[in-house]
Amino acid sequence: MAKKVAVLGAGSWGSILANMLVQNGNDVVAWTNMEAQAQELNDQHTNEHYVPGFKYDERLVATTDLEFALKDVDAVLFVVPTKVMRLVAQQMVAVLEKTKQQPVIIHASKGLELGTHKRLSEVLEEEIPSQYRKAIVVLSGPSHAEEVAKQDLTLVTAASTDLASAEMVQKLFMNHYFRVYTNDDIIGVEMGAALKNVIAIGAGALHGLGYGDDAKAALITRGLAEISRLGVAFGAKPLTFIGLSGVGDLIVTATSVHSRNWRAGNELGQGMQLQEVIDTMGMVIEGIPSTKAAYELAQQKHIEMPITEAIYDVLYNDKGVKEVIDDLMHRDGKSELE
Ligand SMILES: NC(=O)C1=CN([C@@H]2O[C@H](COP(=O)(O)OP(=O)(O)OC[C@H]3O[C@@H](n4cnc5c(N)ncnc54)[C@H](OP(=O)(O)O)[C@@H]3O)[C@@H](O)[C@H]2O)C=CC1
Ligand SMILES: O=C(CO)COP(=O)(O)O
Repeated sequence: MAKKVAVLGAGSWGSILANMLVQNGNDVVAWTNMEAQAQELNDQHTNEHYVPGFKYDERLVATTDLEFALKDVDAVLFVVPTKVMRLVAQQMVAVLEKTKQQPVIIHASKGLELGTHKRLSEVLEEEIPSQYRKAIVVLSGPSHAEEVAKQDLTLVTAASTDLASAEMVQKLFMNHYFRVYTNDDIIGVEMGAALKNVIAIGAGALHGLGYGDDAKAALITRGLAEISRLGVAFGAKPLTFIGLSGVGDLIVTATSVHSRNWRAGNELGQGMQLQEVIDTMGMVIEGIPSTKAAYELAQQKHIEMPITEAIYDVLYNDKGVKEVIDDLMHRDGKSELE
């Protein structure tokens, strides 16, 4: 049955997911904080800054009016950057307090909140009182907006502690090119999603410096080992890290030119200054704040994360990429499965 869905955040991922939900037969309103962007989506059916050249379905409605977007919704999909997730949740709650709705809450963002180090479902759980929501479901996996826009084949995970809600989200998104699995390990899915961005910055940096495939495979493999270590320390299931939201997303983000995190790393490897990388990307690079959050969590829990520490030193301590690679290669020898 068709659902009414509000998509909060109309950047590259939010707008493409909104478009797909329309094409799946749902009634969808995309909410943005920019009037000009809403107008462009409604009038030209384009979103040139975020997905250049793409024509959106004419049935997709965009608005800056949150009350209008949330009217009678069955589900709300958050796709805003991590740093504004809490703020946008508060804005939504202010509306739901008046309308007394109780939608399913979905998020498709990937990060850990700076300062609190919280996963995004924890942020949403904290901000949205239970009377204004059903379950929280996380949609995550190897999925670049640019490829989903072209209806390339994409497989992701819908994670929730509530199986019925995960299955509702599975049905909502599935179609002939987008396949969704359910998973009850919300911790593992969110940790994998946030932490793969950190490793992707490293993979991009190796590429920028001219290293080859051996180095990239090594970084991905050892990166997965440390991501899993941290995730498991916070209650994730180890197997989740060899699933779509773990190694699947790590592979796509650490090898694809579509990835903003990979591209940021590549530019750093080529010698560009961090601020210039951020200023010229024009889209969110989640791995930068997530590196800080992951580094602090690892310190707190005494988890060994040498690659994350190295990337942290490049981003926050002004160390050179070559220097941290040299440090990593000169660590004491150890057993692979320690
Ligand atoms: N792009 C992709 O392929 C994928 C992205 N993701 C994840 O999805 C999340 C969003 O990424 P993506 O869409 O790529 O990011 P973009 O940078 O493309 O877009 C982010 C959007 O959020 C908007 N935004 C920022 N602050 C606010 C606010 N306070 N209120 C309302 N809207 C706001 C931005 O508007 P403004 O321009 O005004 O700042 C922009 O439209 C990230 O966590 C990312 O990791 C996950 C899978 C795939
Ligand atoms: O999460 C993504 C792919 O699954 C998108 O990665 P980037 O944010 O690095 O573009």
